[in-house]
Amino acid sequence: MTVGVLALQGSFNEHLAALKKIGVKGLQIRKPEQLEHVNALIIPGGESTTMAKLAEYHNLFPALRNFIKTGKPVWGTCAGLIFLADKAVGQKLGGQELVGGLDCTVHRNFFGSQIQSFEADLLVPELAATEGGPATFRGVFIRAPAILETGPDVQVLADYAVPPGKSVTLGSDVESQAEKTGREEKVIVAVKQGNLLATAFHPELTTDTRWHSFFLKMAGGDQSFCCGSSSNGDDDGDQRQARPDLPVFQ
Ligand SMILES: NC(=O)CC[C@H](N)C(=O)O
Repeated sequence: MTVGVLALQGSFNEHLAALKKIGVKGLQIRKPEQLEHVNALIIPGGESTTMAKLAEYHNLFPALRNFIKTGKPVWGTCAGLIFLADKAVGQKLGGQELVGGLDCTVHRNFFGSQIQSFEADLLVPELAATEGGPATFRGVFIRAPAILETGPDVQVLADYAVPPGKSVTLGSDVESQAEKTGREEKVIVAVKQGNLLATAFHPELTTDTRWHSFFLKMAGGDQSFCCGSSSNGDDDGDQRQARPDLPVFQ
């Protein structure tokens, strides 16, 4: 079992460290042909416009779409979720290319700017039922997106209360439903649709590896599939020293 991690930009090293921690081989993906060597793919968080420009430059979009079509599991975290969405709002002028496949509308910076980043405990019943452990997961939200609408085949795995002053009404910044009705509104922050998994937050920045092991199960693997340490995926095959585990939030 080898899990590819798109390594153009963003938190790919942190995902590789999380995979290593659970004994799974990770491979950095920068070129279309490298996708042929992996059983599953993680698209990390970062900055989706920049990542899209780099993906376009490396001609990765057709290969990424084909990879999804083969039915192999793909997990997008944060900017990776934006990549996987069929539709994104709140994009920079001119928009950006999306890989698509996930039947949802995502708001690119729903929770605000970098300084509005936050952490919160999320209720994760399906994750806890599959992976055990606590009923909550510490969500690290960094200039995070949120899912505003989903199609019928999308399973919601976690949601989160809309912060005051924000609206989930598409294209509207006026009074939110919550303000009108007094009822708490929620946005979706983790979903699964067939072979696609997406989270608006960053599990790779925590010590809790349950989302990684959940994703591995989607790929038909578990920790017994262990096959050594992460590879840097460089073409020259150079065997650099394994990176030490990166610091993560405790
Ligand atoms: N932490 C993240 O991946 C942030 C994603 C960011 N909102 C974007 O548009 O790319």
